[in-house]
Amino acid sequence: MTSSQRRTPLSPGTAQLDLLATGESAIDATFATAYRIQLDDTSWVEHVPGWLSGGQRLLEALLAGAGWEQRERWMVNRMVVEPRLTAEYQDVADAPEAELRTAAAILSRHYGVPYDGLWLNLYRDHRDSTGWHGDWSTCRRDECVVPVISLGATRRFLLKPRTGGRSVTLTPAAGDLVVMGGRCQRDWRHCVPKQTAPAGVRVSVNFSSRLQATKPSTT
Ligand SMILES: O=C(O)CCC(=O)C(=O)O
Ligand SMILES: [Fe+2]
Repeated sequence: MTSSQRRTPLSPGTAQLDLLATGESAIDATFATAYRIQLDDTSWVEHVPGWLSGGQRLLEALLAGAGWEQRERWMVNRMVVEPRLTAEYQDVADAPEAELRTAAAILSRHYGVPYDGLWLNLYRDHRDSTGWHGDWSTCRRDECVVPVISLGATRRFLLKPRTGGRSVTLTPAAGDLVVMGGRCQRDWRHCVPKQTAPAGVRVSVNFSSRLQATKPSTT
């Protein structure tokens, strides 16, 4: 980590946890544990350990009830099967668990972005992954704020500059929130790499906003 990537706590450690009960889980609406890594002058990532506590029931409900699909995509000149499953809800009202709508509302208020959709990734084990990418389809603006909740197994979440260079490693555990902001989707890439160490199932909840997915008008 370079000096420009200091980890800065965002709230005093003495902040009271304001836990909002949502089903059997609870969300820290004060973001008391949040710290920010300034990736460069215009890009940042925040990690909020333990943002959602008691998420085991939510994980199990999503595994059983989300609309999981196996997607394929063109890579150069061949179709490849994505190494994970995905469930997408373009309208958060259709999301299967009320906790996800509560989370969207709390994130919208905190980051000032109306999160109205989400997609879920299911990493069945340590062999599943998401390759290096920027969230282009959901971020058409120069600056976007993209929150991701982790449920289940702890996996590594890496970021590296688009032009190359050293990567920054986060290890979000169950209930942790990772939020990418500023020009992160433009100037940085992120991934969840495969690993050799065995890992159980992980679900990530990625929030989207029609506002961020729309280019600002130039007139
Ligand atoms: O699973 C994660 O933590 C991130 C997934 C991701 O970056 C994506 O689906 O765009
Ligand atoms: Fe992404």
